[in-house]
Amino acid sequence: MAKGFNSGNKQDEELPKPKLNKELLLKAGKIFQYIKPYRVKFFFGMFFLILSSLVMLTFPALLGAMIDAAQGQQTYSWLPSSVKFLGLLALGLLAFTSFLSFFRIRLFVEIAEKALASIRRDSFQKLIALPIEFFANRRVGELNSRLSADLAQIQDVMTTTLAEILRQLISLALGVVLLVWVSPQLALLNLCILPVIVVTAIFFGKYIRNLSRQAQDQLAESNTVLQETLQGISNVKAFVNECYETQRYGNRLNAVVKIAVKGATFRGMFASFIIFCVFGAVIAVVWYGAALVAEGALTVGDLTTYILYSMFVAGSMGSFPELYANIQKALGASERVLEILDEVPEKVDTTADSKIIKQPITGAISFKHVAFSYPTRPDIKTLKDISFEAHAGDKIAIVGPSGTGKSTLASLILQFYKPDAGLICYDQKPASDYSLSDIRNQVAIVPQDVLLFGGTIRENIAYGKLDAEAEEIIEAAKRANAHSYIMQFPEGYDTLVGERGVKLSGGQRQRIAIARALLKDPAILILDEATSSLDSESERQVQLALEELMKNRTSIIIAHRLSTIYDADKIIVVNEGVVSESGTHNELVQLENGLYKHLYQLQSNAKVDA
Ligand SMILES: Nc1ncnc2c1ncn2[C@@H]1O[C@H](COP(=O)(O)OP(=O)(O)OP(=O)(O)O)[C@@H](O)[C@H]1O
Repeated sequence: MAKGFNSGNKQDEELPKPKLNKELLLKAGKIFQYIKPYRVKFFFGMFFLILSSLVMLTFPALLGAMIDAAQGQQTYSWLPSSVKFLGLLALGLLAFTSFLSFFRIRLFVEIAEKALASIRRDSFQKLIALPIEFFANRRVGELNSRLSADLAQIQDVMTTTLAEILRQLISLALGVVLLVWVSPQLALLNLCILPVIVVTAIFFGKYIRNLSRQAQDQLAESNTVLQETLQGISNVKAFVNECYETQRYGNRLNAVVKIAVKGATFRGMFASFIIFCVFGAVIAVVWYGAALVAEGALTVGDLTTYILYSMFVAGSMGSFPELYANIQKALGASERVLEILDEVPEKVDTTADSKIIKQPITGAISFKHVAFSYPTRPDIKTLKDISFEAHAGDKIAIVGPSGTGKSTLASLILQFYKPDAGLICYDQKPASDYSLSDIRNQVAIVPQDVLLFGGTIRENIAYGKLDAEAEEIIEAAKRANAHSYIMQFPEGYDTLVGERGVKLSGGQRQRIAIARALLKDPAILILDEATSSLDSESERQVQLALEELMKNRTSIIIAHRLSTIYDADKIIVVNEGVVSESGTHNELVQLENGLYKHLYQLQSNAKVDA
C-alpha cells in the first residue's frame, strides 16, 4: 500500500524521498512508456532539436569570421571572406533554426499533451477501481493534486525540460570542444573552474531536491484545506468558522512559502555562485585574450568567437541547476503518480460490458456469523457475530443504537469490504461465487445523504441506467413522486443541479435517488434512512416513493424511525456488533427488557410529547 498519501501531519515523515538512483529512473521510465505511441514524432522533434542546436553553434564562428573579414583577414579558407556574404549566411541559418524550433516545440507539446492525457485517463480509471478502503485513508484534495499538480510537473519536463537539457548538453559539450579548437590557452584557463562548479552542484542539488519535494507536499496540503472548506461551505458558514478556515488555509500557505523561500535561497545561492564563476571566467578570458591579441597570437575575430562560445557554455551551465531541479521534481511527481498506477484494484469490471449481469440473483441474502473490523481500525471489532436471513422479496429492517454498525452492514452487502470471518450469501451462494460487478449491479442503495452529480436532473436519474430512454426516466420519476416537482422548474428535467445538488431539498434529492434506484431495478435494495427528519409532507412523499421502490424486491432498511418498519417481515436489532433480537414488530414489542421495545417506547413517548 502506498504510504505517500496519508493525511494528517505525519505526511512529511511518511512521504518517500526521491533519490536520483537507478531504481527511481527506471520507475520514472515507466511514465515515459506513455510517449511510445508517439515515438516517430518524438524522434523528429529530437532531430529538429539537435539540428537547431548544432546550427546555433555555427553563429559565433560566423560572427568572428565577419569581424576578421572586416579587417581584411580570412578566417576559414573554405568560406568567402565577404562581410555581406557572411552576414546573409548567418541570417539564413537563423531563419532555418527558427523554423526548426517551431516544429520542435509544436511536436513536443503535442506529444506531452497526448501522453499526459493517457496518464490522467489511466490514473483516473485505476483510482475509481480501487477498493473503498484506499479512499478511507486519503483526502480527495491530495488525490486531486496527484492528477493535477504532479502531472503538470511531469508535463513541464516532457514539453520543455527534456528538450532544454539536450540542447544545453549539446551546447556545453560542443561548446567546450570549440573553445579548445579556437584557443587552447584560453580554454585551459576556463576549464580550471569546472571542478569547483561540479562539486558545488552536487552539494546544493541534494538540498534543493528535498526542499522542492517538501514544498510540493505542502502545496498539496493547502489545496486539501481549500477543497474541504469549499465542499463544506455551508458548515463553515453555519458555524461562523470563516476566520478559523482562513487561518487554517493561511497556516498551510505560510508553510508553503517558508519552504519555497528556503528552496529559493539555496537555488538563488547556487545560481548566483555559478553565474559568478562563469562570468568571472569570461572577464579573465577577455583580459588574457586581449593580451594574446596584443601579442598577435590571436585575431580579434577569434577572440570574439571564443567569447561568444564561452557565453554559450556559461549559459548552458547556468541553466543546469533549474533544469536539474525540474527533473527532480518530476521524478518525485512520477513516483507518486506511479504509486496510484501500481495500486491493486478491486476485481471490478471496468469495461463497457460491466452492466451486463452474468449471474442473476433473485434476492435472497444471508449473513452467517459475519465479523468485521475496518482495515483502518483493525483493533475495533465493528461487527462481532452477525447472522440473519432474508428470503427473496422480504422487507428486512435493521435497527439499533447509533454507531453499532448498521451502515457497515450495507457496505458489506455491497461488497465494499470483505468480512474478516463468516459468510455473506446471495441466493444461498457465497459472495465469492459472484463477480463484484454482478453483485453491485443487482444491489441498489438509497443513502442517507444523497449526493447529486453536477449536471441535469435527467442525467442524475439516468445514473441508475445509463442507456435509459427519456420515457423510462420520466416513468421512474413519476413512480418516485419526483415528476411533479421536477416539472415545476422552468427547465424541467434539464434543470442543472449543483455539485452537491444545492438547489434541491433533502426530500427532493432523495426522490431523485429513488428514481435512480427504480431505473436500476435491483434484486436487493438497501435504504439507509435519513437521520434528519424531513417535514411531514416531504416525508410522506418520500415514504410513498419508497413503498413503490420496495415492491417486488428484497429490501434492507436501515431504520431510524420505527414507524416506517412496523410491517417489516423481520426486524433485526444490532447492538454492540451482534444481533441481539430478531422478529416481527409484534414479536419484539413483547420482549421484556428488549432493546427494540425500549427504542419503540422512547420514540412513542417522543411523539406524544411532540
Ligand atoms: N470507513 C470507516 N473506517 C473506520 N471506521 C468506521 C468507518 N465507517 C464507520 N466506522 C465506525 O464503525 C462503527 C459503525 O459505524 P456505522 O456507520 O456502521 O454505524 P451506524 O449504526 O450505521 O450508525 P448511525 O445509526 O449513526 O448511522 C462506528 O464506530 C464508526 O465510527
